[in-house]
Amino acid sequence: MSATSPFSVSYSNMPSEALDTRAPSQHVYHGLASSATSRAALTTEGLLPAAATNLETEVARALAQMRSYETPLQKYIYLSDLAATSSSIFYATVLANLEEIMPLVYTPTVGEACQKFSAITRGRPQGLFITAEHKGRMREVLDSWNLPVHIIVVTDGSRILGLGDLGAGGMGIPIGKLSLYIAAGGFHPASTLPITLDFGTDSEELLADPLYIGLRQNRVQGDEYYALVDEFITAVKDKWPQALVQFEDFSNDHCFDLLDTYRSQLPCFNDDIQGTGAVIAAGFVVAARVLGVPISEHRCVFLGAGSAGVGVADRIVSLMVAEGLTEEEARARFWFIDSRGLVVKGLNEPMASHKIPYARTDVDGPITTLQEVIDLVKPTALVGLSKQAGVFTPEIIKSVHANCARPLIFPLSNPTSKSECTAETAYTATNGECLFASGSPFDPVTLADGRTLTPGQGNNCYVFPGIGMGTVLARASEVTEGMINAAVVALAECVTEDDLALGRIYPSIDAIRSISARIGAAVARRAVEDGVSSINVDMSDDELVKFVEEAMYVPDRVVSASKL
Ligand SMILES: NC(=O)C1=CN([C@@H]2O[C@H](COP(=O)(O)OP(=O)(O)OC[C@H]3O[C@@H](n4cnc5c(N)ncnc54)[C@H](OP(=O)(O)O)[C@@H]3O)[C@@H](O)[C@H]2O)C=CC1
Ligand SMILES: CC(=O)C(=O)O
Ligand SMILES: [Mg+2]
Repeated sequence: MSATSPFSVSYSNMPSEALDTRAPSQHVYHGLASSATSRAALTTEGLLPAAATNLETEVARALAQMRSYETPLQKYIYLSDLAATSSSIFYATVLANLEEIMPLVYTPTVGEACQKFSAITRGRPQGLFITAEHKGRMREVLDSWNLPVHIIVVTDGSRILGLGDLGAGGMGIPIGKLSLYIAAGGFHPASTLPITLDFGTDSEELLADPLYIGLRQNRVQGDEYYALVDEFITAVKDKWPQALVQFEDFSNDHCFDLLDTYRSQLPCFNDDIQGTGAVIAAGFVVAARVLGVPISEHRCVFLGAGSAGVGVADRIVSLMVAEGLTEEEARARFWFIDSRGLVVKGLNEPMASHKIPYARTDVDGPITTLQEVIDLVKPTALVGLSKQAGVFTPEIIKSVHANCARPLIFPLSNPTSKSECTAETAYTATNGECLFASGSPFDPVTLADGRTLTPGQGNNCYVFPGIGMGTVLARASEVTEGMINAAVVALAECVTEDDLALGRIYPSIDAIRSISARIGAAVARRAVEDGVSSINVDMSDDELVKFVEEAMYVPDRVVSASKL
C-alpha cells in the first residue's frame, strides 16, 4: 500500500493564477506561450502577436536573447526583466540551463548587481524595503505584499558577499537567493518574499551617490537597531505565522545575536552561519570518504573568523564530536586568523564573542602572517572566508602541500573577485592533488600532464533550498541544529562516484533539484524526530523524497494549466 503525502502544501498543484493575480509583479504572463484561452482570461488578447508558441520555444527565445548580451551584468538585467515579465519562462530557462545561468542570477554576478543596484534598478517592486522610517508601522507595510508567503530571505545589506556595506543595494541578494529557492528548492514564485531592512548605510560612496535608492543616513545602531528588527520579526509572525525567515548577509556584530534571539521564536536560520556550515561540513564528510582519514584528524587553518568561518568550524566540530572527540579537543584542531593575525586568548581584547571558543591558549604572543601559522600548524585543511582576494598564493599552497599529500584547499569567499585563490592556482600548486572547493564557480582546469579536474562549488546554495523546503513542508515551528545536521548528511550522500572521478567533492549544480528534494525530505523527517513538527513521516526515505519532488513547483505545469 503506498503512503499518502504528509504535506499540506503542494506548489505543483497550486492554483497559480489565483495567487498570481494578487502579486505585485506579473507571475501569470507567459508571453507568446500564452494560450488563446489564457489571453482572453487575462485580457491580453490583441496585445500579443498571432503566434501561440510553447514553453520550449520561449525558453529558446529567452536563451538567445540572454546570450546576445555581452557582459554578465547585462545578462543579469535581461534575466531580471524576464523574471518580472514571466516567471514561468524565466524559471523554465533557469532550470534548463542551471550551470550557465546560476552564475548570472547568483554569485558572482549578483555581487556586481548589488554594487550597482541603484544604477540598474527599474524601480519595479521586487520585494519589500522595510526602512527605519517605517518604525511603528511595519505590520502595516507588510500588507503591501498581499500573498501567502512561505519563505522570506531578509538582509540588512551590511555585509553583502565579500563586498561590504551595500545598503539598500543588498536587495539583490534576497532576490538571488529566492530565485534559487524557486529553481532549486521548488517553492512557488508567489510564495517567496525578498526583504531588505534599510536602516541606513555607512558607505560614504553610497551616501554621496545621487542615484542611491536607500535611506540617506548612517546605520541605526545599538538598542534602536535591535528594536527595529524586533518590530519586523513580530510583524512577520503576525502576518505570516508559518513563514520561514532566512537571515542573509548581516554583519557579524549582529548576526549571531539575531540568530540566538529568534531561533526558538519562529522558523528561521542564518544562511551564512548555518547554511555555509552545513555545506562545508558535507565537503569534509566526502573528503573523509575520499582520503580514508577521519574528520577528527584534520588540522584546520581558517583565514577569516567571522560569521561563515565560525559557522563552518562549529558544524565540523559537531562531526568531530560524533567521531569521539570532546568539544574542547575538536575546537583545538582549528587555528583561526582574523585581520590582526592568529586568534589567541588574551590578545586583541576585547575579543568578539564568536571567536572566543576558538582562541588558542597554547600560543605565546602574536603570530600575524598566514605563512607563520601554516609553518606552525602544518594544516591538512586551508579554508578561506576572509574576503581577501589572492591571499592563498602558490607559495602558501605549496607550503601546505609540503606537509600534507592531499590537503583541502577551500577559498570560499565570494564573489570571484574576493576568492582567496583560483582553482588553477590550487591545482597547479599541488600538482592536482588537493581537494578543492570555492565559494564561486571556476571552470575545469587542465594540468600540464593533460589531466582535467572539475572544481566543486562549496556554496550554501546546495543546502538552503532543501532546508527551506523541508522546514516549510513539515510546518516546523523552528529550525533545529538536528535539521541542519540532517542536511549535512543528505548532501554528502548526493556526491556520486562520477563526481569524485571528475575531481570534485560536491555534486553537479545541474542536480540541485533532486539534491534539494533529498535534503528537504531529510530535514522534514528530522523536524518530526526533534519534536518541532507533527506531520506523519511514517514511510520510507524514497517515498518521502518522492513526495517532496511532487510538491515542487514546475514551470511547465503552470503553462499547461493556463492552456486549459
Ligand atoms: N561559500 C559560501 O557559501 C559562503 C561564503 N561566504 C563568504 O565568506 C566571506 C566572509 O563572510 P563572513 O564570515 O560572513 O564575513 P565576516 O565579515 O563576518 O568575517 C570576515 C572575517 O575575515 C577577517 N579578515 C578580514 N581581513 C582579513 C585579513 N587581511 N586577513 C585575515 N582575515 C581577515 C575578518 O577579521 P576581523 O574579525 O578581525 O574583522 C573576519 O574575521 C565573504 O566573502 C562571503 O561572501 C559567506 C557565506 C557563505
Ligand atoms: C554565499 C553567501 O551566502 C555569501 O557569500 O554570503
Ligand atoms: Mg550570504
